[in-house]
Amino acid sequence: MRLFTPEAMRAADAQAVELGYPSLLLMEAAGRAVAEAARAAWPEAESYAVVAGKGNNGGDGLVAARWLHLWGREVRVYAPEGHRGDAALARAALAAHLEIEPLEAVDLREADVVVDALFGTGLTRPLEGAWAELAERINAADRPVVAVDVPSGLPYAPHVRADLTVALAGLKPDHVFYPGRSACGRIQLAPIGLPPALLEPRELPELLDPETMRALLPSRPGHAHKGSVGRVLVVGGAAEYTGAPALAALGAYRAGAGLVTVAYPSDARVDPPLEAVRLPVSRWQDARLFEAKAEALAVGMGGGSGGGAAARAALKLKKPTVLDADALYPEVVKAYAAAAVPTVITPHPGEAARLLETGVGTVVQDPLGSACELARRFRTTAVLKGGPTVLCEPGRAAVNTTGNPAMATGGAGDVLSGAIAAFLAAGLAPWDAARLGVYLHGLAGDHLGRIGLTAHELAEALPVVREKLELGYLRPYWEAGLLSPR
Ligand SMILES: NC(=O)C1=CN([C@@H]2O[C@H](COP(=O)(O)OP(=O)(O)OC[C@H]3O[C@@H](n4cnc5c(N)ncnc54)[C@H](OP(=O)(O)O)[C@@H]3O)[C@@H](O)[C@H]2O)[C@@H](O)CC1
Ligand SMILES: Nc1ncnc2c1ncn2[C@@H]1O[C@H](COP(=O)(O)OP(=O)(O)O)[C@@H](O)[C@H]1O
Ligand SMILES: [K+]
Repeated sequence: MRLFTPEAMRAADAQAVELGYPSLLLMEAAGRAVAEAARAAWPEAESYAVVAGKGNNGGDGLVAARWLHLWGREVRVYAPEGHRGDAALARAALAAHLEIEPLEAVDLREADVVVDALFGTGLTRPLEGAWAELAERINAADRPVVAVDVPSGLPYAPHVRADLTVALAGLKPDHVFYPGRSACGRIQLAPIGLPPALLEPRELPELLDPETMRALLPSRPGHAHKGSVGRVLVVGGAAEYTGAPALAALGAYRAGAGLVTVAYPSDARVDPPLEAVRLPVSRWQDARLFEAKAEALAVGMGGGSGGGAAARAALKLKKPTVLDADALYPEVVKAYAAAAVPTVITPHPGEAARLLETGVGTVVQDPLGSACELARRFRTTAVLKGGPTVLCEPGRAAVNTTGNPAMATGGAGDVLSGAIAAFLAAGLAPWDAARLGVYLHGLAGDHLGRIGLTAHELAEALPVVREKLELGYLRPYWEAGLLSPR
């Protein structure tokens, strides 16, 4: 599954038409899918108000209105004059059944369900005047709302707040990023007949889904032993951050590492899990660090002001490395790139801003762009954490589809670094280790799902969700009908 920009969706449409697929069939499938989704979501609803705009989103609404009417529902349709192309045909087909009222006549008082078909992916600027008022009225009516493709007005304010959004053909940024996703309510993807080959353009970001992630899980053969399934060296810790390396170690073990060693300054009271090998060092150049048995490293968690020195020492091992927190300085990450050590960097927006020498606001405004700039500038696999986490390495990008705001809790990122390191140690390439780690970590958050969860619990939940993934019990949110966290 890919994340479509409006332009990419239009391009897919156009390609289908070029291949001979009549665009009117797409609109018919779209409108009918909306009507079916609404009927399934509110089976008791008898009366509908369809509020349609002047473009193809409105056209989809007009098709939906026709089907709801044919299924015996009472339907009032409000739309402006002047539809063109397919939307004009949809209008003519509907007009054979029903009177279409002007938008000035909108009355939502008698509607059991409102269909929002004002604007879709063709919106180019914030709603104003009468259009803004219409969106506000739909929200104020306090009726269940089904949005056609996207709630109208997004990504700007004002916008419609829907209970159900029927995403047409593919998922778009407003179905994935906030605040759009909160305004969507439940999201249901409707395949509307576009040829599947047009729905997987490799240049678009991948949306992480259970099927793809399941295929990445490292296998555990019967003759496995703790030295064969991936050993991780965690390098971090400082006087004021004693928990971070311990949480990374726990994340690594819970993601399946066979053996975890934790190297930390001997004057810091780091307390690794019982199962970890302890490696207190009086200076980072301690020879024992370079002899540690590990196939991958997690470096920088809780390193404080010594994080850079720790990372420079760890670089000498020349093993695939996750760089986090206090290792995330431009000179340090560049040194890893120069040494051609495979790396995954896991900044939160603050750390990403530091690396890119820009403001946090700039990073948050364009997470995908920022992650890709990190990947490009530092020749690395970049994991930009947040809601949602996005990933990029030169030539490809991905957006995570698991996780929730309850995960905004101290230490959650340390657990993630440990988990990614475990997958690197198990032999996965940085891109695969990063995607799988991020996906499972978010799944653990969703499994716990409640505000007040702790980083420790996140790590503990990893084996449970891994097993669910392995057994094929999971479906992506756009198929499972899950409500977005608001
Ligand atoms: N493969 C698919 O996904 C398929 C998608 N389909 C559907 O097509 C939808 C996209 O349709 P679309 O391109 O016609 O755009 P849509 O959102 O209806 O609005 C465009 C109109 O709004 C106007 N306008 C823009 N901003 C404005 C503003 N702030 N305030 C006021 N006006 C504004 C703009 O005119 P402008 O004023 O900018 O010249 C134009 O007139 C898509 O979401 C899906 O529902 C299916 O039918 C088939 C397959
Ligand atoms: N709103 C959210 N939605 C989804 N995931 C979130 C959200 N907030 C935080 N997270 C996740 O929680 C983790 C927080 O990591 P980080 O900021 O590094 O915390 P810490 O430094 O305390 O470990 C990241 O994996 C991030 O993706
Ligand atoms: K809409």
